[in-house]
Amino acid sequence: MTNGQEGVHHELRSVLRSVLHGLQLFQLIFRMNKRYTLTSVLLYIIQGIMPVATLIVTQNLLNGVSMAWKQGEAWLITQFALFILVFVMKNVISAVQSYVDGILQTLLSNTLNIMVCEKSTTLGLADYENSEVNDQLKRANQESSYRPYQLYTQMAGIASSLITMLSSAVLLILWKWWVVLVIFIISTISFYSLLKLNREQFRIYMDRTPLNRQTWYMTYLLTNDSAFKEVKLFQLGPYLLNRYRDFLTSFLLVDRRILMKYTRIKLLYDMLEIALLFWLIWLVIQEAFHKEILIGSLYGYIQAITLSQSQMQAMIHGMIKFSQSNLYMEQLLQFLKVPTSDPVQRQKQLLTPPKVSCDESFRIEQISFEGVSFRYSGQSRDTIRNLHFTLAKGQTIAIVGKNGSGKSTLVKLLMQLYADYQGVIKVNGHNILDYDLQQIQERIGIVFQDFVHYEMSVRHNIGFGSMDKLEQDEQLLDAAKCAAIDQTIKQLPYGLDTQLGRWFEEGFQLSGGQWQRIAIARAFFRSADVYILDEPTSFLDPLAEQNLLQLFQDLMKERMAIFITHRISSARLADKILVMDNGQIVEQGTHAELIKLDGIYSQMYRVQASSFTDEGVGVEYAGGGRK
Ligand SMILES: Nc1ncnc2c1ncn2[C@@H]1O[C@H](COP(=O)(O)OP(=O)(O)OP(=O)(O)O)[C@@H](O)[C@H]1O
Repeated sequence: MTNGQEGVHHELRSVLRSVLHGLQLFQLIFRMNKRYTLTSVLLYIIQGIMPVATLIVTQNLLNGVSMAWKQGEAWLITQFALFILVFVMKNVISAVQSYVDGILQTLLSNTLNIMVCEKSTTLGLADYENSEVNDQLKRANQESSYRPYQLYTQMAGIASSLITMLSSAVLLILWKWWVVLVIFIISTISFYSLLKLNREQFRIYMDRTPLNRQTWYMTYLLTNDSAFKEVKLFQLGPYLLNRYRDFLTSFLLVDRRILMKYTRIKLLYDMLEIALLFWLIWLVIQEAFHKEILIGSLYGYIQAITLSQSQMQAMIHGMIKFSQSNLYMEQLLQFLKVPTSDPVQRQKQLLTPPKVSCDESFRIEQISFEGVSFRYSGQSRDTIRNLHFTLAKGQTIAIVGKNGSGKSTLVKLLMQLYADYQGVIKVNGHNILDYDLQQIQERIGIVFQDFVHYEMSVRHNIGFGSMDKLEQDEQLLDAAKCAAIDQTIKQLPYGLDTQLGRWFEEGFQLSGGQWQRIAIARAFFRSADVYILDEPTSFLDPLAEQNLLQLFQDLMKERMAIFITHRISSARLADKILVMDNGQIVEQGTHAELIKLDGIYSQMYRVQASSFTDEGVGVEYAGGGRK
C-alpha cells in the first residue's frame, strides 16, 4: 500500500471512529433526557428543511408576481401568506431551539463534570503521582464542560446541513444533475486536506498538555494566596511571569504556523469553489436571458447553487470540527476508562466478597508488617526494605529517622494507598488484603504530614473524620477537646459553624498550630482502633506538644497508635520506638533499651539534648526540626 493510500485509510478510519464516538455521545445525551434530546433533533431536522422551504416560497412568490395576470390575485395572496408563514416559523423554531439546546448544554456539562469528578475519586494515590494520568485528568477537567456539547451541536449541524444540501441538490438535479457532482468533488478534496491539517493540530495540542500544566502552575503560583508570601518576599513575580510569558509565546509561534497553513489551504479551495460558483450562476443567467426560465426560477436556481455550495462547505467544516472535537472526546472517554491503582477500588471492582468477613463488633487489635518492601514507580531502588514489626492493642509506636528514610511511606502502605508492595501486612493475624479494605480504613484515624486545610466550617473540618456524625455538636467538641482546640472554637464568632480560612466570606484564619489541632481533632472524631499521627506536633509549641501527647497516651489505653516524630522528647513516651534509616528499621525497642544500644537513636538523643546545654546551643539533629 502506498503512503497516499495509507493516509486515506487512516483518515477514513478516523472519520468512522468519530461517527462511532458521536453515536456513543448521542446515546449518553438521550439517556440523560429523552424529551429534550428528541425535541432538539426534531428542531435540527426542521432547521435543515427551512432554507429550501424559504427558497421555494420566495421563488413561487416572485413567479407569482410575474404571472399574476394569469393566475389571479387570490393565488398571489396565498403565495404571500406561505412566504410569511415560513419566515415566522423560522424565527419561532430558532427561539425554541436555543432554549432546548441551552438546557441540554447545561445538563450535559453537569453530567460529564460529575462523571470526571466521580472518576477522580476512584483513582489511587499512584495515579495522582503519574504525570500521564494527571495530564488526562487536566484535559478531561478543562474540556468536559464544553467539548461534548460542541460535538453534539456539530453533529446536529452536519445533519442539518446535509438535509439542506440534499433538498437544494434535488432542485439542482431537476435542472442539471452534473452540477451537484462537480460541487461534491471539489468539496471532498478540500475536506481531505483540511482533515490532515486538523490531525497535526491535535498532535500539537497533545504534546502541549504537560507544558500547559506547567503554564497553569505558573499562574497558580502568581495568583494563589498560599504562595503569595514567598512570591512577594523572594521577589519571584517577574521571574515566574517571564516563564509564563515564554510558554505563551512559544505556543503562539506554533499556533501561528499552523493557522497560516490552514489559511493557505482554505483560500486555495475557496477560490476554486467561487470560480465554479460564478460559472454556474452565469449558466442560469443565460437561461433567463433566453427566456427559458422565469425570474423566480432564476432566483431559485441561483439560491440552490449557493445553498448547495455553502451547505457543502458548512458540512466540511462541521466534519473537520467534529473530528477535532472527537479526538478530544476520545481522550475524555479514555480517561473515564483509566484503570484505578487504588487497592480499595480494585477490590470493589472484583466483586468477590472478602475472605475474612467482619461484623459490627470487628476491631483491629494487632497489626504486623512481615517482610514488607516497596518501590515507588519509576524509582530504581526500594524505598521500604524488608520491614518487620508488630503493634498490639494498648501500644504506642513512635517512628523516628532522618528525612527521606521512609516513615511516611510506611504509613501510606499501612493505609493501603499503594497496591504493589512485597511481603505481608497483617491485621489480627490475617493478611490485610483478605479484609474489606474500606472497612479497615474506616477503623483508622490519621493526621497526614500535609493535612488539608478545608476552606469550610469548623464543623466540616472536624466532622469529615466521621461524616455520619457531622451534626453531633457534643461529639465534635469532645474531639476538639482531645486536640485541645475546644476553647478556641468556643471563642469563634459562630462556634462550630465558623467558616475557616480566607478564601470565602467571613472566613476566620487560624494559626498553623491551630490548623494542626483541628486536623488532630478530625482524626480523633473517628471512633477508630488505630490512630496515626505523621509529625503531629510540628506546628505546636513544646508545652502544647507535651500536653497533647500526654492526652494521647491516656486515649490510647484501649487502642493503638503510631506517631512519626523528629523529637526524641515525644518519641520517648512511646511503648516502642522504631528507628528507620534508608528504608529499613535499623533499631527497635523502648527509649531505655535504645539508649543502652548506643546506636543511631542514642546519637539523635545526644544531639538533641546537647542543644539545651551550653556547649551544644544551636546544634540540631540533621533530620529534625520543624517542616
Ligand atoms: N510519591 C513518591 N514518588 C517517588 N518517590 C517518593 C514519593 N514519596 C516519597 N518518595 C521518596 O521516598 C523516600 C521516603 O520518603 P518518605 O516521605 O517516606 O520519607 P520520610 O521518612 O517520611 O521523610 P520526612 O522525615 O522528610 O517526612 C524519599 O527518598 C522520597 O524522595
